[in-house]
Amino acid sequence: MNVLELRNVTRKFNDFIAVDNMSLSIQKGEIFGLLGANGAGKSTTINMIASLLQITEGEIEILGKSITKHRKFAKMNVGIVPQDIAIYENLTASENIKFFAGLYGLRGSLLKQRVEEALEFVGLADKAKSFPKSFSGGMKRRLNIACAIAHRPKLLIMDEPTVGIDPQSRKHILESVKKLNEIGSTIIYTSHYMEEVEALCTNIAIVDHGKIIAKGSKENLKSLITDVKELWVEVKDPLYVNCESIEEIGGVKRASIEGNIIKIYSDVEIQNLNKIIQTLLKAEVEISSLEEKAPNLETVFLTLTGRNLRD
Ligand SMILES: Nc1ncnc2c1ncn2[C@@H]1O[C@H](COP(=O)(O)OP(=O)(O)OP(=O)(O)O)[C@@H](O)[C@H]1O
Repeated sequence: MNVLELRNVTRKFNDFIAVDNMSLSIQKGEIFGLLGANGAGKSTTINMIASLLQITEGEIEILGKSITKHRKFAKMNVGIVPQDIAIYENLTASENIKFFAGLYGLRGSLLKQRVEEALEFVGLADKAKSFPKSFSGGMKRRLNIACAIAHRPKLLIMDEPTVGIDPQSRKHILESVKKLNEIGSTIIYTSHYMEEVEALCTNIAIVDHGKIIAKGSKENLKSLITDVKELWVEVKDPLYVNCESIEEIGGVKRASIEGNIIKIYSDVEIQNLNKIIQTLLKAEVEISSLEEKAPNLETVFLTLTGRNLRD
């Protein structure tokens, strides 16, 4: 049985369609990545799955049961780590977890035990009695995760859980996601960080304008774009680079600059390397190195949506 099933789900805000007739199945044991640019519809989708937002049309099932007909069952089996940290500053770490786990019906000694386990799990056991105001951003995130997992949901949704945190907390969170998955949680993970999705997720859906435009394993997705090659040109002084003039070269689909590197996406069939080099040299751009990259998820995303994830 699938842990999650979306059937033709649509969400409108007045006339605006944020999620457009989306269908999706997620099986037990997956870490499922939702990848999309700002405004693609990821949070709206996730919030409907977590029963925080009403569905306009269509149906969502958790473990085979409709979330609108079995509200309590859906709530008990889903945990969400929201994009914006949601914890109470005037409650201690342990009281915060107790409050959220209590909402799911946990009581007494079981509640106490689960609170301790959740604190231990996120590496905050020694901060049980501390108030979040003394916490770093990363520690608050970890507490937020503890609040979402104490009731042991079968499906855990994490909405960009590593945004704006220190590297140590980020590493801790990524390891926690893997560990939670190993001990039986199915996970939906959204992120702007392609490397995270590539490293963590078993399956990935690319969302654009409220629709899933591609889904599958990393390998499946990469095999979709056999017609594009990616060239990285490292230059000494990127100020002199004019991407528009590179885009005018035959076969070039897109050129952009990140730091000292010009990333050029181009038709595999067309030999244009000489022209690219000539164009740069003519503009007196000094080239430090050239490298053709194997297709990665970023290339897939860009090719399918025509935009960068962080546009
Ligand atoms: N309450 C709302 N009222 C009106 N429009 C909304 C509302 N919530 C979201 N939207 C719109 O729906 C679209 C999808 O938003 P959503 O937050 O789901 O995107 P997202 O993929 O999660 O983006 P981000 O990565 O920025 O969180 C956006 O255009 C957004 O402006």
